[in-house]
Amino acid sequence: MEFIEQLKQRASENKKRIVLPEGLEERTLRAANTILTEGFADVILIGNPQKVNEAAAGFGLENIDKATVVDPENHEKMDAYADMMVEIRKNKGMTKEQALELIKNPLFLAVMMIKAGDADGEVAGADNATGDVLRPAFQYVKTAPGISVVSGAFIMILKDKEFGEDGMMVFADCAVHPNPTAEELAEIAVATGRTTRAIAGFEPKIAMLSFSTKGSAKHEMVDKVATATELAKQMAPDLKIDGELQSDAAIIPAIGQKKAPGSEIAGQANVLVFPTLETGNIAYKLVQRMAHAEAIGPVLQGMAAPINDLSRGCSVSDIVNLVAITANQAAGNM
Ligand SMILES: CC(C)(COP(=O)(O)OP(=O)(O)OC[C@H]1O[C@@H](n2cnc3c(N)ncnc32)[C@H](O)[C@@H]1OP(=O)(O)O)[C@@H](O)C(=O)NCCC(=O)NCCS
Ligand SMILES: CC(=O)OP(=O)(O)O
Repeated sequence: MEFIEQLKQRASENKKRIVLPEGLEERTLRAANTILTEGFADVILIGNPQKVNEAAAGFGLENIDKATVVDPENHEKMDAYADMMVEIRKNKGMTKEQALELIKNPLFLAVMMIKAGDADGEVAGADNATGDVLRPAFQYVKTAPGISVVSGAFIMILKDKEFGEDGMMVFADCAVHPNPTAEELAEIAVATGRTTRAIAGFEPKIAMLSFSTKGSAKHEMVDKVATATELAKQMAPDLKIDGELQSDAAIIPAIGQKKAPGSEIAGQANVLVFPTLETGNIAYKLVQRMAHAEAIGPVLQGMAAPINDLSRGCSVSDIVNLVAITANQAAGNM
C-alpha cells in the first residue's frame, strides 16, 4: 500500500478531530470534503456556518454537512477559552478584553480548542503565512518537554526513485527557525531523524548540508555545520549523521565517494538538514516545483500537540495528506 493510503488506513482505525481554521478557504473546504468522504478523520471547520454552507454548495461539495462548523464570532466556549488565555499569558500582561478579541481569530480559536481538549490536532496555512500560524501555537500550546526549538520538516516524495528511500526523503528545517545556532541545528537534526522514523517509516541517514564537504571550504558558516554535526552525534548516538556535506556529495554516490570517502552517509542520504531556513525553504520549493515532487508539510517538530502548517501554495491533496499525518500524530501512531 502507498505511504499516504497507509496513513489514512491507520488514522481511520482511531478517528481524531482535526480543526481547520481556514474554513472558508476553497482548497481547505475541498480537502475537508475529501477527508469526510474517505472518513479517516473528523473535521472541525472554523467559519461562519452560513458562509461555509454557501461556499460548500457553490463548490458542489456534498459531504461538508458531516463537519462540525464553529463560528469564531459566536461560540459557546469563547468566555472559557478567554479565561484560559489570560491564565496562560498572565505573565505577559494578557487581559480578558484582549483575550476575548483574540479568540475571534480562527488561528487562536483553533489552538485554544486543542488546549481545552475540544480538538485533537490542527492544520492551517493555506491562507495564512507561517509566522501567523505558528505564533498562537507557540504562545498557548507551547513546545513539547525537553524541546527548545521547533522546526518544520517536509516529507518529499520524488518521482525519481533513485533518491532517498525509494524516492522518499525528509528535508528540514524548511519552515520555522531562520538562523539556528550550532546547538539548535543539532537539535533540529535529531528531531528530523525522529520524525523520519515515526512518520516516513524508514531509518534516517542524515546529511548536514553546507557549501563545503569535510573542510573543503573554510568559513564560520561551515564551522557551524561541522560543530552541529558533532553535537547531533553526541545527542543521538543511535542516529546515522554526517557532515558537513555539499548536497551533491550527500545524494550522488560517486560524488560522495570522491568528496567524503569512508562516510556512511555521503551518496546515501535520505534526510537533508539545511544550515538555515533560507536554504531549506528555497530548496524544498525548487525540488517540489522543478522535479514535480510531492512536498507534505511542514510537519512541525517539537510542538506539544499535533499542529501542522501548510504552504499558501498548497494543493487540495497537500492538505488532505497533512491531515492524514496530523490525525496519526493525534492518535499516537507516530
Ligand atoms: C516562528 C516565528 C513566527 C517566531 O516569531 P517571533 O517574532 O520570534 O515571535 P515571538 O518572539 O513573538 O515569539 C512567540 C513565542 O514563540 C516562541 N518561539 C519563537 N520561535 C520559536 C521556535 N523556533 N521554537 C520554539 N519556540 C519559539 C518564543 O519563545 C515566544 O514565546 P513566548 O511568547 O511564550 O515568550 C518567526 O521565527 C518566524 O516568522 N519564522 C519564519 C517563519 C516563516 O516565515 N517561514 C517561511 C515559510 S514556511
Ligand atoms: C512552508 C511555506 O513556505 O509556506 P508559505 O509558502 O505559505 O510561505
